[in-house]
Amino acid sequence: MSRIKRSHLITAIVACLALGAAPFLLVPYPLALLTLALAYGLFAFGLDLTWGRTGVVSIGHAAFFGIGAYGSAIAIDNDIPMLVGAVGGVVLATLMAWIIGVIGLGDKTLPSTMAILTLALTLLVEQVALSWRGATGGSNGIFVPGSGVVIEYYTTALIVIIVVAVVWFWIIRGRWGRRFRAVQSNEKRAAHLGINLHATKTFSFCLSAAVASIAGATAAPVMGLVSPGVAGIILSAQVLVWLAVGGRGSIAGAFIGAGLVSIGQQYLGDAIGSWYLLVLGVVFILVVRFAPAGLTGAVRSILRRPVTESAAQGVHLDSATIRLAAPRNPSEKLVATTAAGSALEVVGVTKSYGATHVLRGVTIEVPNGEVMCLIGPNGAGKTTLLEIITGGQALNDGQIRLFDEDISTWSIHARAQAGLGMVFQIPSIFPDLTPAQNLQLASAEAKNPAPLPEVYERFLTSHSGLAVDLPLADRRALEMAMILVWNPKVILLDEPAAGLSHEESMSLARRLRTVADQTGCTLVTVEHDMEIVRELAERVVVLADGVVLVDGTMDEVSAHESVKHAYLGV
Ligand SMILES: Nc1ncnc2c1ncn2[C@@H]1O[C@H](COP(=O)(O)OP(=O)(O)OP(=O)(O)O)[C@@H](O)[C@H]1O
Repeated sequence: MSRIKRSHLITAIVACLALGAAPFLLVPYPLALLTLALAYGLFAFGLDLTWGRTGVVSIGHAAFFGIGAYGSAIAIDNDIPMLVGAVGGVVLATLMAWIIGVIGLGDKTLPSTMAILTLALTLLVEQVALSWRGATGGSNGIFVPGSGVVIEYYTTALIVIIVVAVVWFWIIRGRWGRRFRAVQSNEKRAAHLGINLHATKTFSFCLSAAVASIAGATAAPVMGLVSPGVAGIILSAQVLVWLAVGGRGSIAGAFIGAGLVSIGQQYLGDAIGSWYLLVLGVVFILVVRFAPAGLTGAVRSILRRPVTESAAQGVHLDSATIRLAAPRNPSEKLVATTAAGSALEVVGVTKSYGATHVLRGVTIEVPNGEVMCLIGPNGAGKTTLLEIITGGQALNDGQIRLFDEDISTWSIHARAQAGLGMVFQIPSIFPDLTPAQNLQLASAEAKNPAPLPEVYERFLTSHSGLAVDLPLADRRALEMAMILVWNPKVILLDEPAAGLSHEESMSLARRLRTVADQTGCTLVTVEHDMEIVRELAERVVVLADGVVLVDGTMDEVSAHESVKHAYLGV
């Protein structure tokens, strides 16, 4: 059994023993507090599913908790089985989360939109709870006459948590878990591997709302009274503090944070009244300043656990199972990708930033299987053009065609799924994963994973150390390896030799040449180093001042008078 599994198993056994012994060791009041802390822990874990896993901050998450709590309370108040009310609350909360996610998590939506929408939701639900007196009891709330037997509430809370945990482990061991991990680590790379950011974040937000409402439904009988505050802004702020204190991205962090702070604030509230909110605020500021990864993150870094144990953060990334095609005979070319015709066409593309006209009617056709270099002086618009091709920037006019299909309005992930790979000037990898895990994520998202060229095979067995700690040349090589196993038809490279020594650059150029020869992939490379261009390019396009100046072989281009003047500085 690996160390990661052993340590998780030991933690789980210790937690189960402690929780199993609690009813025998505690008198009813502390046991009720512990039950409430477990429900709050589940609530914080729900928030973690969106904030900790895909980076979506919800500042009104108590709305979902409140909907679950009111679901249970209204059902009991009307002699309907509590389970029916709880399920109704969970369905309603999930539906609302889906609507908010669809509106607020679009690729072109600002991150602040989600903050505003979730804030509005918590205010709205609290207001509805206040005003709809017939159902909610208004400001008095609803008294929830449960059995009064604390041990029953405690057992129910434990069973609910175990069921949620089992479902969660089942989800994260599959493709959604991998996608959450990819988005959490590097959104840009995730999108360029064809992962739909909107769908992934919306799914995590819906899961998060469902778990928060389950927590609310579980907490209702323990709280005894469900009033508008359970859906309000104060509880929404508190759960953010619990999770920040406990640490995001781990189940333990959510429960420890919620347990410590909620039980602490209960005793503190008895002692100093509502001043406890001030103490909570100070704790939050101190944690954000001195332990941004929360208590669990701090403990992990003190213990200095090997990165292979902590890097996956519970997501099943078993690099031993990297999906690769069988090694290809080096002399064999992919017939499918070397068919005649255009791989990529840029047709009359214009782009302006305000009064700055960056691209002014650029037209370039790249035949299938060609290696083309795009050169030009600084500020010519080369990077902008690559971003427009991949969907990172919108064009003002013109068209981008990939294998005869107009992709001008497609999102980044749709273009990636159509076969467009991108290598960035600053390597875009999953920094907090090992190199082998980087490859695992890339190959898992591939429609047809490709064999990895021999020069990159060392990464397959690179299980220790994080990708972020690799030297620049290795990070570039790793990014290229990820792109190659993912198997695009067209690869765009933005200054792939930037920051490399002369020898590293020349070796990179030879490697790219081999890759092009072996895979039949179309390569479009922005490059400044003329030696690399000469080694690599079958064709050179010179861009200057937003227009194509010359288009031809390296010899034709370097003989051109305007190129000598505009670019070679002659
Ligand atoms: N987001 C932006 N907002 C405003 N202007 C921009 C933006 N991005 C690029 N530009 C401008 O567009 C022009 C072209 O930039 P771009 O990075 O595409 O040039 P480049 O040919 O890649 O240059 P280099 O070789 O230096 O990387 C520059 O004048 C730049 O300042």
